[in-house]
Amino acid sequence: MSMVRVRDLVVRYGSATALDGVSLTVGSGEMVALVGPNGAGKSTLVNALSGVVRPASGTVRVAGRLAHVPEGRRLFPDLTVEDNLRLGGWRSRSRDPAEVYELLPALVRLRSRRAGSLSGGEQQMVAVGRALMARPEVIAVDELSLGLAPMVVAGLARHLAALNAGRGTAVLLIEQNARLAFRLCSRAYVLEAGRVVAEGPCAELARSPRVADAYLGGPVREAP
Ligand SMILES: Nc1ncnc2c1ncn2[C@@H]1O[C@H](COP(=O)(O)OP(=O)(O)OP(=O)(O)O)[C@@H](O)[C@H]1O
Repeated sequence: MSMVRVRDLVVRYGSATALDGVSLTVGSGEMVALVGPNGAGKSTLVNALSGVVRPASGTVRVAGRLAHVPEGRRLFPDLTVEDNLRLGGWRSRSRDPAEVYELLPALVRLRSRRAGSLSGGEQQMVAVGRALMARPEVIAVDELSLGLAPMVVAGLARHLAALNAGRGTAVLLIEQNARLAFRLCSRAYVLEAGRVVAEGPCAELARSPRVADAYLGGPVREAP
């Protein structure tokens, strides 16, 4: 069953076409990557999923709750971690962060800290936690790795994978870092200038010379 189904989606900003006939699915419990360069239309697609932008044509269907971890995290810097989490639950009226602390135990010791005083990686974890407060069936994560050290990203990636495996939350990972995205996800879409130019299982995409050259820094050697 598809949790997200996008068909022939066209989104325009004035006379500029940001998405030009994009189709994509995320299955129940699946982890899917969306990669592409700056300006390809990745954020526009997520904004269409969460209803922030209106399609010119095509359809967007999301089964269940979708939570979005926005690029840049967008926390309230002067509020505590716990208050930031609670704000994530306002829609679903689930204001008790206990379950999020169970999923992301590292947040427990940060709960009284001002969000603005946290490191980038800690803030990203709060942003993921805040999205989880809505108890989503699908979580769209916009640029998980942006501005973070590889080790920090690896920790966050493990949390996402555990969330996906343990709870069956479907994940759409929007990433410029295709190496990370391909490692974490089973399937991926490559978006360029508003169109899907490649899609399929990550292992297959990584073998495509065009994708490897553009996104993986050259051909990927198979493990012996
Ligand atoms: N509000 C807007 N008004 C006009 N054009 C916009 C607007 N938002 C985005 N665009 C344009 O739409 C295209 C797609 O932008 P989008 O932000 O979706 O790309 P992206 O793949 O998320 O890029 P990045 O990786 O840099 O965040 C770009 O050409 C961008 O300049």
